[in-house]
Amino acid sequence: MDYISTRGAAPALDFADATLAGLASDGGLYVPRSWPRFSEAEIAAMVGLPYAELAQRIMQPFVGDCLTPERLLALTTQAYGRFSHRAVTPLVQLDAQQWLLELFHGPTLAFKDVALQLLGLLFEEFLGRSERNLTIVGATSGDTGSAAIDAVAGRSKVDIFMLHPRGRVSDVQRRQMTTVLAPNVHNIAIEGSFDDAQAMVKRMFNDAAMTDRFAIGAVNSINWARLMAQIVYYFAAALQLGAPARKVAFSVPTGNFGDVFAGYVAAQMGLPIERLIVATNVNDILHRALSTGDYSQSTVTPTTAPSMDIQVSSNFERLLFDVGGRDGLALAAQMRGFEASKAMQLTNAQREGAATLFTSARADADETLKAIRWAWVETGQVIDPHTAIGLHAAQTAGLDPRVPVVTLATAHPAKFRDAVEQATGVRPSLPTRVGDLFEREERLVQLPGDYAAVADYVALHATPRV
Ligand SMILES: Cc1ncc(COP(=O)(O)O)c(C=O)c1O
Ligand SMILES: N[C@@H](CCOP(=O)(O)O)C(=O)O
Repeated sequence: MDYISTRGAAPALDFADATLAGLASDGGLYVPRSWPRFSEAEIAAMVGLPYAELAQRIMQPFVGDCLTPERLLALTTQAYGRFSHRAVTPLVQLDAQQWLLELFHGPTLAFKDVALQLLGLLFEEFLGRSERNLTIVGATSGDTGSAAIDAVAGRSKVDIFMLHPRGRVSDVQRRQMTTVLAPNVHNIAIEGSFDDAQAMVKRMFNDAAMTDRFAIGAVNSINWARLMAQIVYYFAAALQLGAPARKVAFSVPTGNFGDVFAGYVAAQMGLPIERLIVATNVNDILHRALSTGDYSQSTVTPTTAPSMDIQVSSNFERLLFDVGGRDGLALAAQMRGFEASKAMQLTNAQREGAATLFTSARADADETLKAIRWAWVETGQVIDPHTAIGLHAAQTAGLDPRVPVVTLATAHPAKFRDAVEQATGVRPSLPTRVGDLFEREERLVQLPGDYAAVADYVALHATPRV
């Protein structure tokens, strides 16, 4: 399998090089040249597999000969061995139609661990084959940061620089990052929003002064390997609910469009998915784009679901590429227009292509609190605000009542204790694996929301490329 850029002008790479490259050199995102597809019989044969084996089976076509099946299985076994639930991503039934897919049983209590525990091992595997090292530069609205740091802290050939918007992540999220004191971990709080941080990261990939000196790498979902690992849990959930004989719908709390794009890929691979519901908070650029075709950026409003306070959604580009006819040069022009004017109109092909599988919905602050309260009062489940936005969308999507709807429970409620307490009166306690978080020492630097300041800091502290 080789990987091509959504903007059509970067060299095609194999899986290992695409994983280490992160973003393509033309500013685009890597996607597989074609979607591998499983037959109905092949999907039926996956029923009942342990998670690590299922993961190997789903990911092998993307990995190609960069890893043997035995080696990939060894890595998935190691990655998912750190999860605190035997099922890795267990399903919980809420009522006759609604289910939760709990994705927060990894070391940092959010769905990011599912991909990042594996990505840390993939970096080590591929870097170990040469003298190369990697300078990871990432942006986080709270969860990617801690999951990535946990995955690479202390690894010898990797430095990580993680930018988060100062004051816009929860206390638990911040401390999960800043209390990791390994020498290769650098936390940077910047003035501004997640979008500002993400724009700086992308700019660094295209800054020759930086890329000449440092091998810049990505842990955000611009890195294809992140999305690849997230495809697996769509299969895991649907197989338990009757796939391939029965269709399943998913409601996905969405910000950077990575998680829900993984669901789209699962559908391209043959998984029978009825609908993918894109659930946003009031930072609703994706809801507007999918419902009206207007993809225009507005200022970010802080909410109780801070990880989804995003208005420029990286992976939407992958969808536009795929449903718009895979014309990289045309998409590059469209994206340049968006970058210049902060607005673009989807083409008819893009709108119609997206509408075949995607529905969207938005939840405001009240609707989010109500969904948390509903889950608690009606089902006894304590859910976090991001999950609640997905649940609100699932309950209001008007789907056929015979189709099971799975809401992705993307974070543990203890990460957002204030909002959960406000809705339910219950203050979730921190799981024991992070229990002493508030006693640990923090280390971070604060920088202005200024690219030059961040680039200077990275240049001063990173290890030059070998
Ligand atoms: C808890 C949580 N839910 C949902 C999302 C949105 O996921 P995505 O950015 O893949 O759309 C994020 C951040 O990405 C998150 O941290
Ligand atoms: N919600 C994310 C934002 C970054 O998204 P990513 O999936 O592209 O890494 C976060 O928690 O940091």
